[in-house]
Amino acid sequence: MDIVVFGAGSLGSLLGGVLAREHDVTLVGRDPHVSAVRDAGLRVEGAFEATTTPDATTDGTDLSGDVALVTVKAFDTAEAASALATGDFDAVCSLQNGMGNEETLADALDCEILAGTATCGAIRQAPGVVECTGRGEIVVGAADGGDSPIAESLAAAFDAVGFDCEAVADMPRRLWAKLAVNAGINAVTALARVDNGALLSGDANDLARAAARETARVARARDVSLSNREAVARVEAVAEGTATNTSSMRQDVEAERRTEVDAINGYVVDAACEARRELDLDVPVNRTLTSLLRAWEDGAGVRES
Ligand SMILES: NC(=O)C1=CN([C@@H]2O[C@H](COP(=O)(O)OP(=O)(O)OC[C@H]3O[C@@H](n4cnc5c(N)ncnc54)[C@H](OP(=O)(O)O)[C@@H]3O)[C@@H](O)[C@H]2O)C=CC1
Ligand SMILES: CC(C)(CO)C(=O)C(=O)O
Repeated sequence: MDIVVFGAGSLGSLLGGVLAREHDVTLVGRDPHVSAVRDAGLRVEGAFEATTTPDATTDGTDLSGDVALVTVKAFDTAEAASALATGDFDAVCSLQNGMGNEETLADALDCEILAGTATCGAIRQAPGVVECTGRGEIVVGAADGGDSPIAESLAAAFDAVGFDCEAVADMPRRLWAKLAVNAGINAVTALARVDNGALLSGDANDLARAAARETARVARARDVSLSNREAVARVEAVAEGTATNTSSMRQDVEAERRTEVDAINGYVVDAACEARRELDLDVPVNRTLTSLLRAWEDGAGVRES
């Protein structure tokens, strides 16, 4: 397959580096990472081991391929979509966390929009080097649900290089289930500065479960079938499966970067407000986590108004 990975940070470099074992991959990223990949290839360490030589560029315009994977942070999706719109793809697939990315891509692009979720753990350690801290699972499918031959081909492309990837027909529900996982894990691990596994017990466990239950309630208010029990079970299964991971939001806070809180806990708060008039829906845990993260972003000077 001919694959563009737009956003060669932690996740994008892991996926692109491993996909380049078998496929034609172009990474879109920034220097000095892009120059390092061009000079010496991309080294993947940890749960995957590979050194590959994908193409790499800092210019994401006028590219083409079978599929473009979007792996920028949620607040960069609009810019990625504008750049991808100058190119030519059969499909563009968001593998980001948070909600709203697929709508942003669909507004800008003419091709098929796929959605995906990834529970891999990735940390870019140095220019040209990414560590995989957990292989996790990848799920892809049509963003609006239903069967998609190109999603099937993409899943096969991931499988061929060693990822555990499935194409599914119920992506909208899967995105809510992943939102519950991220609402439960990301903010709590970022604020408490703990690995994902710390959420399996104690106060952190109570918080993560409560954030996930609130997310499931909001999902049901939107006619998405996600029970509290499933949301909590998914949070705990991912926390256990990625116990030694530094979540992407904790990585952001530790590096003093803007977080994706608006697209995760903040999205749950906004969606609850929309549904609230009819259903008296309150989400105090997600509201508190969102406010704390936004206060931290303001204090660190990384939040854009
Ligand atoms: N890391 C992980 O383990 C996991 C991450 N995710 C999700 O995947 C997404 C990506 O996360 P992650 O990889 O950690 O994030 P990173 O910030 O490490 O990667 C995103 C990269 O995209 C680059 N970028 C953004 N806009 C452009 C542009 N216009 N042109 C070129 N490069 C651009 C950024 O550069 P710069 O920083 O200079 O702007 C950055 O290097 C997020 O939604 C995250 O929640 C999901 C599962 C696991
Ligand atoms: C699955 C999980 C929680 C893995 O750390 C993740 O998606 C993230 O870190 O953003």
